[in-house]
Amino acid sequence: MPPGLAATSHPALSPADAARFEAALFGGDESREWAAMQQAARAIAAAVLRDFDEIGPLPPEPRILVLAGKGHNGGDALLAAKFIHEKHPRARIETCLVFGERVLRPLALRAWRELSHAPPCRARPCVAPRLTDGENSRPDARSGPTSILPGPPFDIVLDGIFGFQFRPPVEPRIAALLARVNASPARLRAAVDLPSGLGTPDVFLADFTYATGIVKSPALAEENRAAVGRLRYLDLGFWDNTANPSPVPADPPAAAILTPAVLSPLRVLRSPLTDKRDYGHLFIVGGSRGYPGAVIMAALAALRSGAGLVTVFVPETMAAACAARAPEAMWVAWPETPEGGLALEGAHLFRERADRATALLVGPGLGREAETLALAADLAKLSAVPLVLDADALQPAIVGAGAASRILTPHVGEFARIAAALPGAGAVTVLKGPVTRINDGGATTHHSLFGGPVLARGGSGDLLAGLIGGLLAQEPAQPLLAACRGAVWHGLAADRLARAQGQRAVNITQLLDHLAGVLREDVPAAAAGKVTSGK
Ligand SMILES: NC(=O)C1=CN([C@@H]2O[C@H](COP(=O)(O)OP(=O)(O)OC[C@H]3O[C@@H](n4cnc5c(N)ncnc54)[C@H](O)[C@@H]3O)[C@@H](O)[C@H]2O)[C@@H](O)CC1
Ligand SMILES: Nc1ncnc2c1ncn2[C@@H]1O[C@H](COP(=O)(O)OP(=O)(O)O)[C@@H](O)[C@H]1O
Repeated sequence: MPPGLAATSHPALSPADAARFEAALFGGDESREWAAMQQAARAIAAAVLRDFDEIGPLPPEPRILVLAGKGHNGGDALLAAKFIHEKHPRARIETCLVFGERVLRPLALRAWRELSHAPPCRARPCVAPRLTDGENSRPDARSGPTSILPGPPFDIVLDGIFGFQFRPPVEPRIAALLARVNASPARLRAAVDLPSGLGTPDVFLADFTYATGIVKSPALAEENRAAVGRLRYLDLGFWDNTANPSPVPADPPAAAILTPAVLSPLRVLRSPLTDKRDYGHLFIVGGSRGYPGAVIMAALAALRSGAGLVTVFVPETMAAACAARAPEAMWVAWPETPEGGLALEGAHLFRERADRATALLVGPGLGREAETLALAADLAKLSAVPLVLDADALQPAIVGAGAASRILTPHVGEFARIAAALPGAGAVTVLKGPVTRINDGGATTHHSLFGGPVLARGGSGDLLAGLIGGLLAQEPAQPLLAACRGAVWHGLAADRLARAQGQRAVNITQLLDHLAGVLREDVPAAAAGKVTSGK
């Protein structure tokens, strides 16, 4: 693993390893645990309010439901509600202490007192409603607008019933409550650490899950995706304090979570003595009459990546329009097939210039004509510089061609197409989806949790490919790092776009205008005050 990645991606742990880790970290010291609970709760409150921006502003008197169990998960949720209340003093907070107040563990009780006594907080408790006959069955999740409590829909529901110490099953009374909450209208459903009841049918259905301190591996499992919603990792500094104990196995983790710090080297001042040739030269090959836009989007993203030079080879009838759209790139007009794809006869245009490239991206909008795909395979075979293969270039005969190192950027459908050819490709694979998984054949898969459904539109993959290509051109020897940085940068820019514009009424190229902002905002430091072992 490149050193830049080891420090900026944090292991995901099984619940048992996470419990051991936290026990060693806090050493049973309640004051340290309380400090960590406060830190986690502040981070949750800030993250929930930030994510709510994707919907719009909170109303003046937001209605918030907190579901709290007996333990730390409940304490985190109660304190998070208190911190939300500090920002929104007119919030109406309804608290459901699902097991009642008497059984709250010491820190959860302390959190409940802080919330309920916070002036002028209107937190009022309720216990999980008693079941009446016939309610013991599980209603279909989100099947109808049954409200758990009377009144208008909740703006925020915070689920803190069970955390990573949860052992199934969910008792029927809580299952019925969860089913009712799932079926009640709410604008943003937030699970603290893990959705309550995860792994059972009686699970809280979250829009966002906020993993505090450590991402627990069940949150990453494919089968839990619908309940987890969007997973946010709240880095509380557990991993960046060298004084912390390391009770976790020394082996490389199977899953690591990328943090925004992976972008830190992109924020440094550049040497005043440099010129454009010091920042890499990306060649892009793509475009067809059928898909003229994709290659333009890839080029636009590459131009924002910091690359010194970008040259794009496109079908000749497209070149002038492309140059008008992005004059910063050099557009080379390539002979076309009758159908408007890149023809084999243009290969000399590439060969004549090949020694100037530091990386090559092939695929966006390429189309799937046999001649064009044969050309793409030739280019992959010829290339002396690292490749990014995207979109239509993700074909078995292309991904394994040649010896240059390579990054493949498939979505699930493309992955299925090339899966059989992968073992021989020796590639970094960027498997795109709601969570993007990056692996270079090594033991660790890096996960980018950034981005969201604002990306679920044509063109977002083309932007990612251009960004990764531009980063690779600047550091050709580090394909894994380029892939991880590209995915994180793209995802963080998407999150900024969604917060600024919402998820719907956007063009995906607006993401480009948020790339600079990502690099210019503070790295969300492992937040206010680090949790230390005190050793
Ligand atoms: N404005 C443009 O010019 C755009 C051009 N595009 C180009 O369109 C061409 C075709 O790309 P497509 O990805 O649409 O190819 P396909 O739609 O042919 O996808 C290949 C396979 O993957 C499945 N699939 C598609 N999207 C998926 C997803 N997000 N997750 C899981 N499975 C998925 C499909 O059902 C199909 O089986 C490429 O050249 C691409 O660059 C797209 O990037 C969209 C925007
Ligand atoms: N629901 C989602 N949540 C997060 N990211 C998403 C979601 N849907 C799509 N994406 C991201 O958007 C990009 C889509 O790429 P791709 O499927 O190749 O689209 P296209 O080829 O149309 O540009 C990927 O980076 C993927 O991870």
